[in-house]
Amino acid sequence: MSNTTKPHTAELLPEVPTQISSILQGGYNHPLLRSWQHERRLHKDMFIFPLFVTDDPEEETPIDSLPNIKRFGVNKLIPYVGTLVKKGLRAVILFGVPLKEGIKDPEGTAADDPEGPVILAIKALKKAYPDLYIMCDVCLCEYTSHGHCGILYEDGSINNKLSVRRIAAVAVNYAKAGANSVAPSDMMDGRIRAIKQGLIDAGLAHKTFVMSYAAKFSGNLYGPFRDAACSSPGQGDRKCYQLPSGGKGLARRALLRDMNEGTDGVIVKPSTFYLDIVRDSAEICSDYPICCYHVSGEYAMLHAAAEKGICDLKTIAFEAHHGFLRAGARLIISYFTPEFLDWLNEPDTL
Ligand SMILES: NCc1[nH]cc(CCC(=O)O)c1CC(=O)O
Ligand SMILES: [Zn+2]
Ligand SMILES: [Zn+2]
Repeated sequence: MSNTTKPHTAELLPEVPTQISSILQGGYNHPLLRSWQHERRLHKDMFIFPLFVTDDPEEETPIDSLPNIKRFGVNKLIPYVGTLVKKGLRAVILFGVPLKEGIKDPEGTAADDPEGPVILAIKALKKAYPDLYIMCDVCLCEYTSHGHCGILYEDGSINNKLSVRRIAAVAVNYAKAGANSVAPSDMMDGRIRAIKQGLIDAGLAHKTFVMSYAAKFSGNLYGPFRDAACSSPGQGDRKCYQLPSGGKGLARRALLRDMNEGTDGVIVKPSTFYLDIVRDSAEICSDYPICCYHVSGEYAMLHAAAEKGICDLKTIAFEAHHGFLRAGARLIISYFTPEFLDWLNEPDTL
């Protein structure tokens, strides 16, 4: 008899003929309307620009696999960044690239060398551009002789306890030098807690933003970065600490882990192939700023495709970055930042 109590399907439908509700184009036939359809628009203050800083102050070297991106010594970095600050650049993330012979060791001592590229760059940038927000990638792989992101046991596996202690010390030293934010990219369990505690002990916790690379996947998209940073692991790979590409559940757990350890924001990396993870992070970390990292391989692929005539660079870059916002990102670490500082002044192509 349940049939009789159920309303007829027709009674549930709104009284609008389908021909009318199926007409959508009235809603996006004009560029202004198309912009109204964006929940979030790209804005200059969403962009964080990666900078590679070497220990030869006068260096300025293009990176073949990373179009338009150069490695800079600190003296060359300052005027270059100045041109971008004038165009509206708000934030950078620093990567140190020590090239001096014999400077790498098993503990990555060079990472927080007071005379090393990162600490010198933090101080010089702060002085030249006091309003520029300075983030530092915190990792050991650019500084260790074995090229891994932590300190190793003799059998080559990660010694978590020593790694975390060392990574926290580096983060605190960057903050002491004036970094506004530290972004640990090593993916070691426990490093966010250790960094937060280190910042508290140093009296810097109230003015340092901890931006964790919470969901960082291993894969094939970091090649050009490793050329730029000269940081390929000598032996083995990073699969024991970076997430496997199918690891959706692990990513969700890593996001929870880093929130529990006290992070202030989270990064998902890479972006294009991991938009479901960006979406998950927006739900799991709904009260935190979500950042996605459009990594070197993604950037290089778009350039390569545009060069082949497969797509238009500006259009595809907007399309990719709109995707990140749609998925839930609020911030984007992007090698396209200098281009967007120009493009966002131009009339909309929406
Ligand atoms: N831990 C170092 C680090 N931090 C950011 C990237 C990659 C960024 C990019 O490809 O643009 C890497 C490389 C890696 O993990 O091998
Ligand atoms: Zn690393
Ligand atoms: Zn490993």
